[in-house]
Amino acid sequence: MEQVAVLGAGSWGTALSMVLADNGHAVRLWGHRPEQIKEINTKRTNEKYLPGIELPELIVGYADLCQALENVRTVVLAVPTKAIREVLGNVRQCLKEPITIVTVSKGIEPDTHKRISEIIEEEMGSLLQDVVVLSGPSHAEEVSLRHPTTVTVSSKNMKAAERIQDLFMNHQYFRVYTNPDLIGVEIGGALKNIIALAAGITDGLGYGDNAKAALITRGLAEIARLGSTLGANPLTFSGLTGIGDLIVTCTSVHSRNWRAGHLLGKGKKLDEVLDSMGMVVEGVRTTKAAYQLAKKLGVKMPITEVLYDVLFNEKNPKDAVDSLMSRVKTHEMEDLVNILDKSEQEK
Ligand SMILES: NC(=O)C1=CN([C@@H]2O[C@H](COP(=O)(O)OP(=O)(O)OC[C@H]3O[C@@H](n4cnc5c(N)ncnc54)[C@H](O)[C@@H]3O)[C@@H](O)[C@H]2O)C=CC1
Ligand SMILES: O=C(CO)COP(=O)(O)O
Repeated sequence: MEQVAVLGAGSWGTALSMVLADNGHAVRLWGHRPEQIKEINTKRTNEKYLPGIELPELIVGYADLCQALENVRTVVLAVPTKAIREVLGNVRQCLKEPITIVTVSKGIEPDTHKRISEIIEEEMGSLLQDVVVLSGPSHAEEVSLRHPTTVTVSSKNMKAAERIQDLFMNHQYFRVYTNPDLIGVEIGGALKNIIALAAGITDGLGYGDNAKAALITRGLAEIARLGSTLGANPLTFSGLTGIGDLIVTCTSVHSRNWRAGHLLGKGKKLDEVLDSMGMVVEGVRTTKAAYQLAKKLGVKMPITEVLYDVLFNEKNPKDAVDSLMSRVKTHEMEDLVNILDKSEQEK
């Protein structure tokens, strides 16, 4: 059994700590709010993020980052993407030996357009052994209830990915697959949040399942278009970290991105929405990053483009849907034909 540090005591860090503890690992759960760590250690709860859930004894809360990292070789990073560089800057100060980082956050950095594994490599340098991405359709609320869940791990070093697969695999409720397509796994997990915001908006506007099915399907097409341009294997988008995560995030009431979109569709302003959530809504920053990246690479992403206008240019959500519907006619399989043509040419 291993000593594992989990950095970030929000919903996902806490739920994944429970999986590790159920697998017999000793977990040091670090959080930057001392009162929350006190609650974890004294009441065995993390009421704000996972109400009503009792935490296993093998989870110990740490308010001191260096103490949490002492003699640990595997670190799960579960903070919002916005906080990753700051947290890793502090992690570096605590380490003497390289560590393996398992990243479970979903996003792309605006302006640099970096995936999380790239940010981690940049920040950690020689203090990084391996970086492994864990992603897939997995709401913390359901994992903490030990409901059946499947995820995928990926890394440049598949031996490291397999070690992390074994660390998290729980044959009762948490099934972990591997996939060597690191770019596809990260891009699918990040971009689905954009489409989930849009799905929340159409629900908020009172549109029904037809609109949502359209968003999921055409959303997947634009995710695959950007992803394959960045070097992902298009097949990854038909897996857990592609369509799987897209379905769960666009249809679940647990999704923060869907809930934020729903409030926008009901007419609330973005600032009010984000203030009322109390948890991270990754899709907002990722929309900015994907919008910039699509423009730079000349990739068509119509849903991302109108969502960008809703979020950052005060476009009315109803007008955004109208502008998607009134686009010029096109061939549904245009993307697939282009992707297949490209892979034929590469042979
Ligand atoms: N909640 C979920 O079901 C899932 C979340 N994720 C991803 O996991 C990541 C974390 O999400 P959640 O746990 O849901 O967010 P959350 O909002 O529930 O918790 C975030 C935690 O990070 C902490 N934090 C924020 N800024 C920090 C900083 N500068 N230094 C240290 N800690 C800081 C907060 O205090 C909070 O404890 C996100 O990228 C999300 O997309 C991925 C899969 C499932
Ligand atoms: O990534 C997730 C589920 O797989 C969580 O999505 P939300 O951040 O929208 O809650």
